[in-house]
Amino acid sequence: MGKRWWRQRKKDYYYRLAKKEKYYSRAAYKLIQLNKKFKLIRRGNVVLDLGAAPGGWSQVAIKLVGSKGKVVAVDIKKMKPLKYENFSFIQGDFTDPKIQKKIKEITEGGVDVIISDASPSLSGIKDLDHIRSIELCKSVINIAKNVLKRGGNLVVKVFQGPEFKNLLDELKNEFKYVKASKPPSSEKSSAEIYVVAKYFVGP
Ligand SMILES: C[S@@+](CC[C@H](N)C(=O)[O-])C[C@H]1O[C@@H](n2cnc3c(N)ncnc32)[C@H](O)[C@@H]1O
Repeated sequence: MGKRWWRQRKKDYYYRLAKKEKYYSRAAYKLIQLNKKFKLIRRGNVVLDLGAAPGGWSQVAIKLVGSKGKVVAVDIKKMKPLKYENFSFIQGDFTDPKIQKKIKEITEGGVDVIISDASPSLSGIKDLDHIRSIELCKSVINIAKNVLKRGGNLVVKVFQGPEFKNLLDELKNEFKYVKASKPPSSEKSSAEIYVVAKYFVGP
């Protein structure tokens, strides 16, 4: 990121709020706002955070689930572990079947909510970033089919483009309620949008 990007970032309201409230990322407010609107995470839930680093969403999730819940975070990058007994971190690529096996083992008993803010490394080429983002979403859906409890919820980030409607249709086959939403803290200039899917019908 260039100097201009950093200058703008420092002026950004949510960036400064995240510093003040000790969140590891400004992205934390996206989950706070989505959860307020859609009531995705409840106390005692088991939450799986796919593409979790640096950890803002996991921080929000661990507060929401409380001491009786659990948060499992996965990222290719290293993440500063949260100091909670009910938090675990798997370092790895969640599209890799070996990592998916680990996820299944650690979430034995099932997951109530999957949250994914995963983003491919951006090329700046809109169509390419869109297709890579759709591939990540498909992987998230496959993991959901393996670990999500019946009635469970999911929220996933997508970079919009021509495949977006197909993705929504795929989710509509698996969940009773599907809605796309852009929280106020998501930058208007970004093609990102979040798809909220509630009440998993499978497995
Ligand atoms: C925008 S960041 C997530 C920010 C996070 N929600 C927060 O609040 O701090 C996207 C993350 O997705 C991760 N990611 C992308 N593809 C991944 C994959 N296949 N497996 C694991 N992590 C992945 C990246 O390494 C990156 O850390």
